[in-house]
Amino acid sequence: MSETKIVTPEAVAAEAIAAKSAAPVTEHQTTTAKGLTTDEVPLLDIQHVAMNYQNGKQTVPALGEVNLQIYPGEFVCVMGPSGCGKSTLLNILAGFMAPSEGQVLLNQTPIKGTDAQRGVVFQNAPLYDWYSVRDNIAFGPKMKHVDQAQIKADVDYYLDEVGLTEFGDKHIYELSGGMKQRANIASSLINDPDILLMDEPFGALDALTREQMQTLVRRIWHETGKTIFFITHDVDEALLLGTHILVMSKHPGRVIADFSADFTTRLIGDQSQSVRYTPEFGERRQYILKLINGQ
Ligand SMILES: Nc1ncnc2c1ncn2[C@@H]1O[C@H](COP(=O)(O)OP(=O)(O)OP(=O)(O)O)[C@@H](O)[C@H]1O
Repeated sequence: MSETKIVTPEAVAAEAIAAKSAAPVTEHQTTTAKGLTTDEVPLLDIQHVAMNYQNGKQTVPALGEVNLQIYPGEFVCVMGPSGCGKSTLLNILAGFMAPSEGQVLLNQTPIKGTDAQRGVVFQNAPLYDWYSVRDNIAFGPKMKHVDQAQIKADVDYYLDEVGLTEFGDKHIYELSGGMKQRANIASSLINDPDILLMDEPFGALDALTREQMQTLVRRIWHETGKTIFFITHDVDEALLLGTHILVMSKHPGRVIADFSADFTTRLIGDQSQSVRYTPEFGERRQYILKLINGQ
């Protein structure tokens, strides 16, 4: 994963497609939210993970062998054809299901089920419609019997963090889709997870709201140094957010490319979003599209 390999996007795409089941193409350097490179121990260590679903008598191979290390502070964006096993991988990382083969270590300890160290954000926010935004965000800490005054202070903090201070007393059903996702992100962040696992979180939002949400998540990532694992079908979104982009093969999914990107750090504080229009961005975009569509 840490070996650097410089090649043209076209050559990489051709090579990766030709060798789908071979080792992934990698030019991965470990870069954190603060732009540091690190030799730290991985936060998540995915070792020989494969997943087969049992559908009656039929075995559905959803995930081929995946080996991957995710380091603290990385923003990992995962792309791949529909049905290649992205959500399956995320569900394994969340602890919702155990892999058929291999194991995942979180801070060097095997994952066994869910816990508050991993926050999950899905496309459809699992919020309680008839509770207020405040009560939804407070739900996790209340379950953990956190002190009332601390909960109030934390809810205020995270309402502000996601730009919902004015809407704290509204019911969830009174919110727009983008606001619901803001509340969803706040209710994950308040548990102070080590990693946020996000499964196409902005897939149902209109383009403008989506862009605002990308800016929000980038800022939160940069400010908090949280590690983020983010599934998307949108190449621009992956490039505009990720410090690392993973591309998976069609199912059973394997990682066929893993490379670093620095557009997201360049975008911090750049309102013009000018990196989008650089030749480098266009080349990366083409490279990923070729990898995905060429399968
Ligand atoms: N519970 C299940 N039982 C049987 N097969 C399943 C189950 N869940 C997923 N699959 C199959 O496993 C494969 C991977 O599914 P998964 O949802 O992980 O892919 P994905 O890459 O997230 O897809 P998409 O991009 O369309 O959301 C698919 O072939 C899917 O049909």
